[in-house]
Amino acid sequence: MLVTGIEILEKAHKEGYAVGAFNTSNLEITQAIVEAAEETKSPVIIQVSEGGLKYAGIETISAIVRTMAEKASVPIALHLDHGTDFNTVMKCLRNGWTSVMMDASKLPLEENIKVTKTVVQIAHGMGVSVEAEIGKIGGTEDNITVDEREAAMTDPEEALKFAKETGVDYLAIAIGTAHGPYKGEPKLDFDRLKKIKEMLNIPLVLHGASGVPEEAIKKAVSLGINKINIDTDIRQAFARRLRDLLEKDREVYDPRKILGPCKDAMKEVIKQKMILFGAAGKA
Ligand SMILES: O=C(CO)COP(=O)(O)O
Ligand SMILES: O=C[C@H](O)COP(=O)(O)O
Ligand SMILES: [Zn+2]
Ligand SMILES: [Zn+2]
Repeated sequence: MLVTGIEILEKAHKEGYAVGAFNTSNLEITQAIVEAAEETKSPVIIQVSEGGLKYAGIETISAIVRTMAEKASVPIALHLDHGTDFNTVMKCLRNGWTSVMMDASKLPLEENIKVTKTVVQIAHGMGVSVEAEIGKIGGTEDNITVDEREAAMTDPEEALKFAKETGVDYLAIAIGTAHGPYKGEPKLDFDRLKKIKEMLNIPLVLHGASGVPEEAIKKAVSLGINKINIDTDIRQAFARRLRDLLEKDREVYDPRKILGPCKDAMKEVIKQKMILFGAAGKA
């Protein structure tokens, strides 16, 4: 069933587990996510980035995800990931999305508050939930120093002011993770996470969670992370299976015989994440 983001995350916040938010941009990734959720009885968030929207087309990807979500036996939210453009957020609302992220984290705090507050007012009027970001979650390829990474982390006082003034439903925080494949092992600032959760008491979001060791994920969930974003791990599972399959079978040419096994490889990774995050059996 298609539900709002807050319906899924309020329960996770109260019961102390995290729901996977997986990026899609086509049919097979969406199938992998929905099948994984049904097989593990997990609630799930299916999200599309601005790049994903450009690749698939908003009407097409909306129709694929909405149709599959409505038919599914588990709660599914359709979410815009890192909406940096106000008009894109509005387009998602018009296309029946049930959750949107307004990511104005690159702007100064007051401007981030202003635009997020406007999105919250409009989205809530339409029964849609909102995520925002405070602090800056970069990429592993950003090549920033330890000091710069530290400066980009979410300040708990600023996060509290932000949450109070915007009325945002769930908040993405920067505690040391980064988007893309890690070169070394990420170091998470758990004290910062604990403090933010105690002060805000709302669902919190961890971005850049691919490649983060299982123990660190478990600890982050125990300290109050309720939505965990995964994209890179799924992309890598897809590409690994595809390379392997084409190398082993030089004759295969039917896209279904190629993409079907790739979908299954993605599904396995997604199922493992759902179990690790504590979402399995919560649907
Ligand atoms: O945060 C993400 C999407 O918003 C995905 O992060 P990864 O690149 O670690 O999968
Ligand atoms: O946040 C980053 C997500 O992995 C989306 O990445 P993308 O912009 O390449 O679609
Ligand atoms: Zn961001
Ligand atoms: Zn992200």
